[in-house]
Amino acid sequence: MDKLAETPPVISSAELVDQAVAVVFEDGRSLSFEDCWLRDQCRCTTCYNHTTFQRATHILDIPDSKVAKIVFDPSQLCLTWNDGHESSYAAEFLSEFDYSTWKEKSRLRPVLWRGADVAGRVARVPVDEFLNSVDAQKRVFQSLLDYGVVLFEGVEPTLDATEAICNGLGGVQHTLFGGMWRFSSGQQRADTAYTSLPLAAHTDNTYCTEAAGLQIFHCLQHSGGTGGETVLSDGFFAASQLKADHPEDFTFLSSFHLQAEYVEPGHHHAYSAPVISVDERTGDLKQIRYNVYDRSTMAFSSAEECRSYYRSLRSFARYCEDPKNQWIFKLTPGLVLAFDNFRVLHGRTAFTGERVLGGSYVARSDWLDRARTLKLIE
Ligand SMILES: C[N+](C)(C)CCCC[C@H](N)C(=O)O
Ligand SMILES: O=C(O)CCC(=O)C(=O)O
Repeated sequence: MDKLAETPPVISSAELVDQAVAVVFEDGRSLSFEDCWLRDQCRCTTCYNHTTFQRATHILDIPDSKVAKIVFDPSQLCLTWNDGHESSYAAEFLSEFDYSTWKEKSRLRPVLWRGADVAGRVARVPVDEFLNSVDAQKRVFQSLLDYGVVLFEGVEPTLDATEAICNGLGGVQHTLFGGMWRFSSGQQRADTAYTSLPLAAHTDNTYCTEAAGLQIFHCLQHSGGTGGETVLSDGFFAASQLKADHPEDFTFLSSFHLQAEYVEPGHHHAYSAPVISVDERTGDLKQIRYNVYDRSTMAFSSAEECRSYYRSLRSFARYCEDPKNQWIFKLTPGLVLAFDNFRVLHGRTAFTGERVLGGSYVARSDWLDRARTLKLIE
């Protein structure tokens, strides 16, 4: 989100208080900066590499120095250290590290949704605009940040045209399925996705240490048959409802490490993690890892843990499977779907005929990198 035009912070006083410098701004805010933090933030050319934006000093080499002299004016604070080193700090820089606001800046602000009403809210962006316009790119990434879903229109029904979108979203993420993939019901891999069977809403890669960040689907072809509709539901909405209605199930799914696996000749991926990940600091939902098909067989520490596993999963699944919470629509050649695989559950209805889906994954770090570069997030 673009920073609103703000009046630059103005320093009205600065004094040494024990091992910290207390800075008061004209707007009344009073911030205290410990000397160890201030020395670490020195941006002189000895302490900081302004070409690589990296610190130039090892943390073990930062002197355990004390502030010997303080000079300030409305726009900056200047310190002389007891080893003679000199550091200066812009008022705007210091003001950014007001913990009460700093801790809020990195939080994402998803807009929860349920069912098809989200269809009119997600961005639908012509692919040519996405590939050539910063404003269109901002609309795409804002839709992903808000709803976890975005659609691209006017895409040539080829894997190459789809790849251009994947690269624009942050780059093709390689997994055991390759980079760009094209799949149909030919059972090329040991997975139900490679059949014409229905798939209940799920997130991919629950068996990987890190799940794919985005998943991109382009229905390149569907001929001689019916069905194959895409099912999407907001896993964060489901988790929020579960927390409100069945807090004990939410607590179990956000603490119990459920093991998932992917098995085929030459591969055996396995990983354990909570179905619902929560940020301990803020309580914000971070990730949904949910795929009822890829669950490993587990032993349990007690009958209670075993029964909680089944009760809680079923409780969560009812929200995911509730038609009121699902957006069901048909992907057609030229329409490309991208969604947040850390949040949005996807599935499909059974189908007949020849249906070919192309697409890829995009790593979470890579798409958030794009969103941050567009200044949509900190
Ligand atoms: C997307 N593509 C067809 C390549 C792979 C699908 C793998 C699905 C797997 N059961 C999972 O949930 O991760
Ligand atoms: O075939 C589809 O529409 C979706 C397949 C799927 O869920 C997956 O590949 O994870």
